[in-house]
Amino acid sequence: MTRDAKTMASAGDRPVQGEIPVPTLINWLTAAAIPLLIFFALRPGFQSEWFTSPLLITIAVLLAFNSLLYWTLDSVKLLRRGFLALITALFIYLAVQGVENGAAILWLFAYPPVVFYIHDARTGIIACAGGLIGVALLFSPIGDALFAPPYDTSFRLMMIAALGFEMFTCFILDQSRRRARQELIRLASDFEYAAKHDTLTGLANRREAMTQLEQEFARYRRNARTFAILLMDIDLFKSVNDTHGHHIGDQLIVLVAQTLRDQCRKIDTLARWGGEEYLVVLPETETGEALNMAERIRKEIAAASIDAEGATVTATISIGVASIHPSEGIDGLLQRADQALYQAKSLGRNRVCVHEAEAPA
Ligand SMILES: Nc1nc2c(ncn2[C@@H]2O[C@H](COP(=O)(O)OP(=O)(O)OP(=O)(O)O)[C@@H](O)[C@H]2O)c(=O)[nH]1
Repeated sequence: MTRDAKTMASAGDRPVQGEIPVPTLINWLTAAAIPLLIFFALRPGFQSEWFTSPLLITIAVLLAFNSLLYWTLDSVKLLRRGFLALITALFIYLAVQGVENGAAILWLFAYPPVVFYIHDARTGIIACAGGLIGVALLFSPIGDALFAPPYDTSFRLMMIAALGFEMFTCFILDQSRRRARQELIRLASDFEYAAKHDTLTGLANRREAMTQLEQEFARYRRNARTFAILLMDIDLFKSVNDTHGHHIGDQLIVLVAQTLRDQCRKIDTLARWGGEEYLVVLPETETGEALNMAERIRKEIAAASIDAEGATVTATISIGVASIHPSEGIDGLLQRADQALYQAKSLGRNRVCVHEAEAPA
């Protein structure tokens, strides 16, 4: 899956700053609905039917239970479904009541925005279409037979048209909100990627490498699993630039990055540390293993080449290896890897050197 596809796939789950999270909205609406339902359930003269009060109280209790269940099980899906079922039941009841007293049907207008916000567009369309069909039925000859609504035909048509118009508007606004949200998440992801990666090679940049190194060090402090680093530098790179041009130098930098990708494990952090310098962080790796890996990388790079307008350009690298020691921090580790790299350069380049930490006296 490409990075874009991953971004789009996870877009629905990622919170966007400033947006009200669905569980929060549901819990707010629940907190607002419960006292209202209890108020109308207890208000003398409000109930036109004997079962209105018990029904409103039951819905209030179930709404509270739904939120409690969310706090216990932490399932947003369950919270959404429970809330949708309860408010749909409530609005259907209010609509039916509204046929006779004329006021409660207005509550139906609160339904579409809530449904579109808390659910995906498909559920929103199905719920709204169901609601619209229900209202149309109430105002049809079937509704006449069951409830004898007092309204004339123009009022009924106006009500259905107004509700349909509102649902359609909510759908359009919801679509626009979802598209804007996805675009925002895509942009944020692009910025995040650019802030952490090197443009030329796609490897982690120095800042990201430091972050990964700090995380690895924190893990080491927790579980004492040794990690190692490889600090490497392309040999005599200046002469490649001078002889073949900067663009061939760039291709060589990319070639080394690709070789690192091919040779390292998924858990390793590969970074462009500077111009023609690279840092590899090897989690859970002892010095011996790190040396083997460094030697493999060195050989692969020495065997690789690029074509520069007919001429074959090859390169070698020097690698400094160091693994973490209990008495040091990240700076100490980097310093030792740098010293090992310096030694590899001094001994003639195209080689791997290790700096073993001195045991405390
Ligand atoms: N093409 C290209 N060159 C770069 C880039 N970043 C740094 N360089 C060049 O890399 C060269 C590094 O050269 P030096 O540090 O002198 O080292 P070297 O020639 O590799 O020699 P040793 O390290 O001693 O083996 C400089 O000429 C920089 O201009 C880059 O992104 N692209």
